[in-house]
Amino acid sequence: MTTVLNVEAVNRSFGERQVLKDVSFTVESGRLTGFVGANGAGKTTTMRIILGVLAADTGTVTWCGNPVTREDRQGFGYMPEERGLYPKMTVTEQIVYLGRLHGLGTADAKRRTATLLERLELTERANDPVEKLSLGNQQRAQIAAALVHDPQLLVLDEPFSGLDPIAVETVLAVLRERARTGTAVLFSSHQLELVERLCDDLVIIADGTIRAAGSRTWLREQYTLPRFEIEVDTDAGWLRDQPGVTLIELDGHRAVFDLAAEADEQPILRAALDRGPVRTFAPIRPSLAEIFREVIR
Ligand SMILES: Nc1ncnc2c1ncn2[C@@H]1O[C@H](COP(=O)(O)OP(=O)(O)OP(=O)(O)O)[C@@H](O)[C@H]1O
Repeated sequence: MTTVLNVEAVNRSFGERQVLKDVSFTVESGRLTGFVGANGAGKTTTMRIILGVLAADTGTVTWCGNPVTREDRQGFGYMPEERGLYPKMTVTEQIVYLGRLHGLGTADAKRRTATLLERLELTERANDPVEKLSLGNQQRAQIAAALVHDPQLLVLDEPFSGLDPIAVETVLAVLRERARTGTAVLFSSHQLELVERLCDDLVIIADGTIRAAGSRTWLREQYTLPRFEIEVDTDAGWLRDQPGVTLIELDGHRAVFDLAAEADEQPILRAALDRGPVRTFAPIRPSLAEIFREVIR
């Protein structure tokens, strides 16, 4: 795992409005990095700056330690928010053409296109004009277009939006395969459950400011609430009187409670055992959605 992309102190305004404020984060090779934020948070603007489609007012983007060059960008794959395939071209023609723009020879581009279409389950549509494809299939074609030249960095703006659940699984698998072979993948998504399943690393942005960034495991540890679930054979109402306990939910035998930072959970477990059998006693790990809500508050 090596840091390949480094976004450092990037600022960008449109007119009077500053939409990126000191945005800094890194993307590692061989890892899937989810870029998460509400509508208008600044994800697309950041991605455009990484790809050089838009300039930063101040700040830098480096690739392997040096400012990103045109040649580096030839080796990047980008799926923009506005899905710009040529409607009249067939799927194969379009992807081969884009592969050639990224420096592939025709035969190589054709071979790679056929393999990718097969992998993305689009072979049956290979000779159809793009405009004849369903939106979900156009989306798969866009993903193929971003992948055809085997990019070292893949930047995908909402790659899962508009895909049915089966297509989501196919695309997830393809992205995982790419990461396994060393590609650095940065993708934005609103679908937090998907991000949670897919990502190794996360970058959370709100109002143009990075609120949290790091590995999914690290973030979960950082934001683990001192929250526990308990299930006993008798009524769990006694928990109310335990020092440091705030009851969140009480449903007869089952309860969810928060523990004050200085309190220890073991005395609570002992108190429970004194009253009878304990069926469950475990910390509750926050979901990404919960972390997200807490971080952007
Ligand atoms: N070309 C532009 N001119 C003026 N304002 C812009 C321009 N591009 C983006 N913005 C504004 O910058 C802010 C950030 O937009 P951006 O598209 O980066 O957000 P986003 O996180 O990608 O949101 P979404 O998930 O809705 O795509 C928004 O308020 C948007 O209106």
